[in-house]
Amino acid sequence: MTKEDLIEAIKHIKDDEHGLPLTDLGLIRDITARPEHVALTVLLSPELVQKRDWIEAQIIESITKIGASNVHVRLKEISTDEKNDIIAIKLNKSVRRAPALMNSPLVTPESGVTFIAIASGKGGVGKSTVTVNLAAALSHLGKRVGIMDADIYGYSIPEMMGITELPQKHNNRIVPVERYGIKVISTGFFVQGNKPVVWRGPMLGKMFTTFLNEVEWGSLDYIIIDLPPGTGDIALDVHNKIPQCSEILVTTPHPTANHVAARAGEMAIQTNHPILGVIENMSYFTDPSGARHDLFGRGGGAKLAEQLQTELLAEIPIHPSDTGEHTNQTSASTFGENSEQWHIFKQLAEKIIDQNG
Ligand SMILES: Nc1ncnc2c1ncn2[C@@H]1O[C@H](COP(=O)(O)OP(=O)(O)OP(=O)(O)O)[C@@H](O)[C@H]1O
Repeated sequence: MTKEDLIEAIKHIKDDEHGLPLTDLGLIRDITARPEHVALTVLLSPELVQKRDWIEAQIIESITKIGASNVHVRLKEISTDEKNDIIAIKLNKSVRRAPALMNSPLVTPESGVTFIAIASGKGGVGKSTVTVNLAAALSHLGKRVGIMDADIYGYSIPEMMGITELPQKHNNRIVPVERYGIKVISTGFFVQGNKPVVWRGPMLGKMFTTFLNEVEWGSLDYIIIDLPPGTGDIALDVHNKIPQCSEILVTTPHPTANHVAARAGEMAIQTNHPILGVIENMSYFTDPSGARHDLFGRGGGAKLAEQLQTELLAEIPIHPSDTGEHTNQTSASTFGENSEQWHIFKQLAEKIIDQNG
């Protein structure tokens, strides 16, 4: 049974307002089609919430009819605004923006800013490392770059870039902290002390809107967004609020470690966001004799790229931390300028500039 079979089977379940299948409107996502297990998520706006039992029963019945025995339906409530944004993106219509966002010149096409979100399925695979080094490489090649650290659970960008100060306010606007010419805003700046944060949906949405509307970014060519791992609300928020944002997925070489990364990629596809490609991090380790060791397996990046029908952009080797050059003193990069890793990031930045200017 394929994903297409499942979509076909539930096509008759329509949204009353549009008269179109929920599948066509982007309201069904995270579809898993395995012989032993079928799962999917339905996004329910308030009027669909009233029909939740009917929708769930219809989906289970229709999928069971085509031969699945174990069907799991996840129901996720969304607001009417979120639903409208998702549908607008899916149907390729201009997105109706919440009034607050109309103030943000940053997200208009005229701003000239290219947005790239860095996503991963799970934490610790090197998402922040990719964010910082890609930003540093773009900046090194003469681009004006900003970083939005939206990783609410592991905001590590300030620490990675050696930033200890907080942003100042000027004319009631937040001025990003600048390091090596890169403008940085991080959730970490808005948290007191080092306490773990319990964020609720509205707080998260507010924070991201603040990043877009209340920060004085000035003129920029690129904004790199460090997303929290997984496919949570912030990722959806970024997809909805910045429709032109493209995505890079970071994964490790372990071939089975990336199904959540694949889901993150699926979300980008379903919301019509271009995926620039996959970066496989911690791909291998080269020992002093030049021999390559695949410490964490092999092929995960290529497999994910194939799954998402995109390109494997780069394989970043493991950097030995005892060379003393891990923290670069002359640029924001966390890798030394003679390192293989920094060379790969510069090549990647050149490629991105070729495509986007
Ligand atoms: N190629 C690499 N070589 C050596 N160390 C690396 C490499 N990539 C990442 N690391 C290290 O691995 C750790 C995790 O990386 P990083 O913080 O970038 O991951 P992350 O996916 O952003 O995690 P989180 O979501 O928890 O913030 C860091 O200590 C980082 O310095």
